[in-house]
Amino acid sequence: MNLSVKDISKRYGKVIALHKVSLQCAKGEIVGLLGRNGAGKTTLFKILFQLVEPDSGQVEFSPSKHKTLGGIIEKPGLYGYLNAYDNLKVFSRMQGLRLSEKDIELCLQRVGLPIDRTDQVQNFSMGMKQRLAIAIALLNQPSYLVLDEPFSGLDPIGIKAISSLILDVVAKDKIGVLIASHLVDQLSAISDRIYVINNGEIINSGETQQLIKDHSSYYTLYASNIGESESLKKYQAEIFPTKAIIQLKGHQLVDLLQELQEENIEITSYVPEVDFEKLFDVKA
Ligand SMILES: Nc1ncnc2c1ncn2[C@@H]1O[C@H](COP(=O)(O)OP(=O)(O)OP(=O)(O)O)[C@@H](O)[C@H]1O
Repeated sequence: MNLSVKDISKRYGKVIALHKVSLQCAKGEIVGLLGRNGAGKTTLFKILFQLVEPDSGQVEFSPSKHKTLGGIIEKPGLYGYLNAYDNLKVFSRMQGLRLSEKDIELCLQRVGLPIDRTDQVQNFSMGMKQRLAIAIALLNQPSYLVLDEPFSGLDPIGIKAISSLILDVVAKDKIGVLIASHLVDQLSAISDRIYVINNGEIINSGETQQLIKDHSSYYTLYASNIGESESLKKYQAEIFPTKAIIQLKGHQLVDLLQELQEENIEITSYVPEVDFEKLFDVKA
């Protein structure tokens, strides 16, 4: 089962917001849409929700099913003066759902919100607002969840918590999730695949780890004795006792790992550092 965006284009006057954008998201998959401000992410999401009409192209669900999409666009639209319980009640009624008190409590528990918190949601932290918005987006049991900048305004712990929640929802409900963000580290930590959008065009895409590898020129290598390495001296590297930051071309990594192994330097992890210019370079 797939959500398919096919050749979507949209102009606002002279501004080309989207140009022939195509992407796919399968059920059970997390797909990232990485783009800077103004790249066209929100316009695409508005088109998915039929809030904006594209000039050309189609959105297809296969096989098609009624009410198949849930999500958050721009920022969580909550009633700030109501508590979490009443927000869920109002939004479920709007969708024609009649949920019992127990059902609503389960919705709150599902996203990790306390059921005994009765104050207005305007007092909530950004992370709690995001959780509530995700609970609302899941009310109609969508096949796909669309999240626009779910990490914005969150601290690192909040980002981790929302990421775990999204992973948990995907694992349990086998829904597909499409996440737009400008944060490459956060998006790559959670997405199976990533599309890079720039000035309304998809300029790069691929399986996350491969995309990062292909667009990394620096690697951080960790080993308890890496500072003793002789072979590292041939490379352009900043060497510390337990880590080294090294400029490498893709194929050099395998050679270096081999050389380090021969020196009895046991690498505990290596982390590719994405080269943003390369990732956003259309000619790359
Ligand atoms: N209603 C509109 N009228 C005119 N131009 C618009 C409209 N909506 C968006 N645009 C323009 O279309 C382009 C894409 O905007 P969009 O909001 O989709 O990008 P975005 O990637 O979501 O960025 P951001 O994260 O800043 O919202 C931008 O140049 C924006 O100024």
